[in-house]
This record gives sequence, C-alpha cells and structure tokens, in this order.
Amino acid sequence: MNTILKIEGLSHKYSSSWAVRDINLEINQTGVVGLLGSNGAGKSTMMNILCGVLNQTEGNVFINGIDLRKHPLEAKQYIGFLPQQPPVHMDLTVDEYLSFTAELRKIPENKIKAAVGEAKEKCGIAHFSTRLIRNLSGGYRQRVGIAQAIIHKPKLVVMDEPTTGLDPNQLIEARKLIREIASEHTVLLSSHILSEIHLLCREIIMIESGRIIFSDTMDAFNNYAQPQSILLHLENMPAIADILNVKGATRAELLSDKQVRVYFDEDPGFSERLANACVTNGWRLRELNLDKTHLDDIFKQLSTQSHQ
Ligand SMILES: Nc1ncnc2c1ncn2[C@@H]1O[C@H](COP(=O)(O)OP(=O)(O)OP(=O)(O)O)[C@@H](O)[C@H]1O
Repeated sequence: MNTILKIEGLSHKYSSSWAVRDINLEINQTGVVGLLGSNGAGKSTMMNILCGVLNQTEGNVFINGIDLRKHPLEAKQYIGFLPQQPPVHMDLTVDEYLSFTAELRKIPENKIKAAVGEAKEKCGIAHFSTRLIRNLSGGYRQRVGIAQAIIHKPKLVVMDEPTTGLDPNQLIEARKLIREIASEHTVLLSSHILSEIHLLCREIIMIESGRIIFSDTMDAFNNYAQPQSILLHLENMPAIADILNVKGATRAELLSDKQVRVYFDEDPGFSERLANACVTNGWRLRELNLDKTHLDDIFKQLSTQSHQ
C-alpha cells in the first residue's frame, strides 16, 4: 500500500525569510492528525503546499505515492482541501455549488448526482439541497465546505483551522463530523488551540518557526512530560526533613496538616519508595496522587526548547 502522505525535506521561503524549514513526515493510516503551532508557525504555508496551492522552495511531497510537483493533477485527485475560509459561493444553492465542485474534480457527468448526494448525506446537509449558501448558518456553510473537500473521495483531507469561529454547539457538531470523515479518510487538521487537537486527534505534529518540534501519538504527547511531584494525604504528618530522607525527594511543600506535595528527581521508583516510607514510618497514608502535567505546560516546554 502507498503511503498516504510523505514529505521529504520540505522548505519554503517568502522573499527573504523561511516560513517552513526541512519538514519530514509520513502518514499511513486513516484518523485525524493534528498540526499544531502558534500563529505564524508555518501551518498554512505547509497546507497550501500540500494542496498544490503554493510551490515549495525545496523538498518533495508525495500524495498516495505520486510526486505532487511532477504530477500535480494525478496527485490532487487524492487530496481534498478545506481552507481557513470555506471556498463556498454565496449565490449558489448547495446542490449547484457541490455539482460545480464535482465537475472541477473531474467526476464523470453521469456520476455527479450520486457523488453530490453521498457527500450531502455524510455531512448532514441533504435537507438544505436547494437553499442558497448565503442563507445557511456558519456551521452549515462549514459542512458544505467539508462536503466539497470529500466529494471525490480523496484519501487525504486537509483542513486548515476548521473549527475557528464556530459557536459551542456548532463546535461539537463539527468535531463529530470530522471524526466521522476520519473513519474513512486521513484528515490532516491544523489548529493553534491545543485542546482542540487533543479532543480530535490520534497523532500530533507540533511546528514552531517552521520546524517540527514534536511528532508522535497523542498518548506519547500526554506522557511526554513526566510528573515530578506527588500529592500525599497523611493522617500522621511527619517533619518535612523526614520526608526529604526518602531517596530522590528534592523538596516538600506542606499544604495543610494532612497534605504535603513532594517534588522528586526523574526517577521511576520514587513513588514506590515514598509509599514504603509512609507505611514503615507509620505516617498513615490515605492518598498518594502523581500530579499530572497540564497539556499547556507540555506545549510551553516543547516551544521553549525549540527556541533555545
Ligand atoms: N505571502 C506571504 N509573504 C510573506 N510572508 C508570509 C506570507 N504568508 C505567510 N508569511 C509568513 O510566513 C510565516 C508562516 O506563516 P503561516 O501563515 O504559514 O503560519 P500559520 O502557522 O498558518 O499562522 P496562522 O495560524 O496565523 O495562520 C509567518 O512568519 C508569516 O508572516
């Protein structure tokens, strides 16, 4: 099977400055892959290159094994694109617009009606077939945008910040639809909001200043920063000095007469040693919780490292 998306040494320069620098990646499965980066990190530049809207300065992009630069028409059959602003025509009805995009995608004339019907069904807009796009809410316009991106059943659907500007109800609906689309297609979705990526994505690619600074599964991202403190609830609170006697403890902060936060070095055996010390010394352990690192802290940590 061909790799759905392969990027080799991709770089792009606008006049004098590099917006994207030496990006390498491969995507082989369906599901949502998140492209996360702060404003100006290079997400749109990268997406515009992948979708053939912008020619890269250096490097190669292969869609379903086809070199995008050498064979753009062939490669583009396998990509659907939802830009930041859905490319809808306000004065057309949903059917007229989707039929037009199906023609642009070179779907044979006798198959256009079925392709439009299927895309509308998937995106939950069949009941708006004859409505002018200008009379649809933002959330439904977004659905029409998604329908045009999948009308030719591409392997890869690229969505640039697809949830920006939606209200909370529309957001929930849009996420549901994106998950459904991703059960059959590979979706590469950009956002500068970590919680959005966290909710939707199986994999995360973080870019800063045009370079990849993290690329792995969402689980690996969650585990990236190991917890470095433990919250203890003790019935018999000992002296802080006794807690610091446990090998690996670096600091202890008394929160109440029964709660203490203990900081430790990177050491996988520390929580066990601490629990043993509680039992052996009769501190009467009620609870021991590893403090989870907040997602935003991981994001900050990775971004800071990339600037060092
Ligand atoms: N047409 C252009 N000409 C010159 N510089 C550009 C152009 N488009 C983008 N840039 C610059 O390239 C860098 C990357 O921009 P890009 O739009 O790709 O980032 P982004 O991650 O998509 O940001 P945002 O979330 O704000 O859209 C930025 O420094 C931006 O100012």
